[in-house]
This record gives sequence, C-alpha cells and structure tokens, in this order.
Amino acid sequence: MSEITFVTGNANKLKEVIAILASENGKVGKYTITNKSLDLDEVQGSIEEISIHKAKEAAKIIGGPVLVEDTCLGYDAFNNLPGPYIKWFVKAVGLTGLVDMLYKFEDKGAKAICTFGYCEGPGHEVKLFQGITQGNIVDSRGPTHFGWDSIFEPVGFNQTYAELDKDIKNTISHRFKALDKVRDYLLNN
Ligand SMILES: O=c1[nH]c(=O)c2ncn([C@@H]3O[C@H](COP(=O)(O)OP(=O)(O)OP(=O)(O)O)[C@@H](O)[C@H]3O)c2[nH]1
Ligand SMILES: [Mg+2]
Repeated sequence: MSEITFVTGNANKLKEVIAILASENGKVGKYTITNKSLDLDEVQGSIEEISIHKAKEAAKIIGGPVLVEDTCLGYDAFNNLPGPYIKWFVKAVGLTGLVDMLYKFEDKGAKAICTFGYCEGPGHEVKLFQGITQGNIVDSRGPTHFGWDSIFEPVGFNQTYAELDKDIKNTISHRFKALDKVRDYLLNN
C-alpha cells in the first residue's frame, strides 16, 4: 500500500478532489490519498511549467509521492489570459472586474483548465494530467465562496459552476476531467 499526499492550500479544491477521486475511504487502487495544506511557490511560466515546479517542490517538502494541481481560467478573447494568474486577478479586480474586462468583446468564451502533477518523490520526473472545460463568462450568479465559480457557465448548461449541484459540477468540470486521467494512471501503475 502506497501513500500519495495531495498538497494544496485551497480547501475547496481538496473537497472536490476527495469527492471525485477518493470518495471510497481515500483509496484509489493500491494508493491511499492523504493531504497536506501548504502554499507552494508558483513560478511564472506556462501551465505545465508551473505544475511541474509545484510538484517538485511538494515532493521535496513531503519526501515522498505527491499530487499537486494548478488551475487556470483563460479568456478566449485574451489568448488564454489571465490563465494561471487568475488567482491574482480575482484578488485584484474581483468578480465584477473579471466580467467587465470583457465588455468590448463579443466573445465571452473561456476555458477552465486543471493540470495535476504527480511526482513519486524528490528527484523524480513529474507526470502531468490535464482537463479542460469550455464555458462563458457571465454576470455572477450563485454562491461566491469558491474563486470564479459564479461567473463561469459551462457550455451546455444554463447554470454557473456555483449554481450547479456539486454532484453535477464534479462530473463535468476541468478538475473531474483531469482526475479521470490521474485515476487511470494510478489504477495501472
Ligand atoms: O471558481 C472556481 N472553480 C474551480 O473549480 C476552481 N479551481 C481553482 N479555482 C481558483 O482559481 C485560482 C487557481 O489558483 P491555484 O491553482 O494556484 O490555486 P490555489 O493557490 O488556491 O491553491 P494551490 O495552488 O495551493 O493548490 C484560485 O483563486 C482558486 O481559488 C477555482 N475557482
Ligand atoms: Mg496556488
């Protein structure tokens, strides 16, 4: 039995990862998923570079197998920015600012991108697993306690992530799609 530590400083992410990946007593195949709340350094760079760096740093701190995740929200009209910097945009301009900055653009399309990084331990390579959900940026609707959930309406739905039942979000989200690949990998390795 091997243990993998999911390292994140975000309680909402953790809830979703547990619900999607490890609902049955924290186990995925031969692995037990535990967690540690840590704020990891985030370098500037591509989505992939950020997740690789986070995973390597987490493996060093934990000294064993780790899973980390980085989430981006990229506007189609902005060539995928704010992307990995969405957290700082939420803090700086709020949800209203994030909606208003698209006012001159007809295209309200956006991609929610989730990239998990798995590292077996210090010095090991990092494996990446990505999931993308396409949506539109809309005026805030629903609870606002998780990032930009209330301004992202996934394609094919007329509710925002925040309005959707958690059970629904967790079967269509960027995080679900990425975790599906993580699960596949863990069940076969
Ligand atoms: O509405 C949302 N629905 C989601 O499904 C979702 N997933 C992440 N986020 C937010 O997007 C930023 C990512 O930054 P991020 O990946 O660096 O996360 P973080 O710094 O909070 O945690 P971590 O890096 O310690 O894991 C942060 O502001 C998160 O709150 C979401 N917002
Ligand atoms: Mg972060």
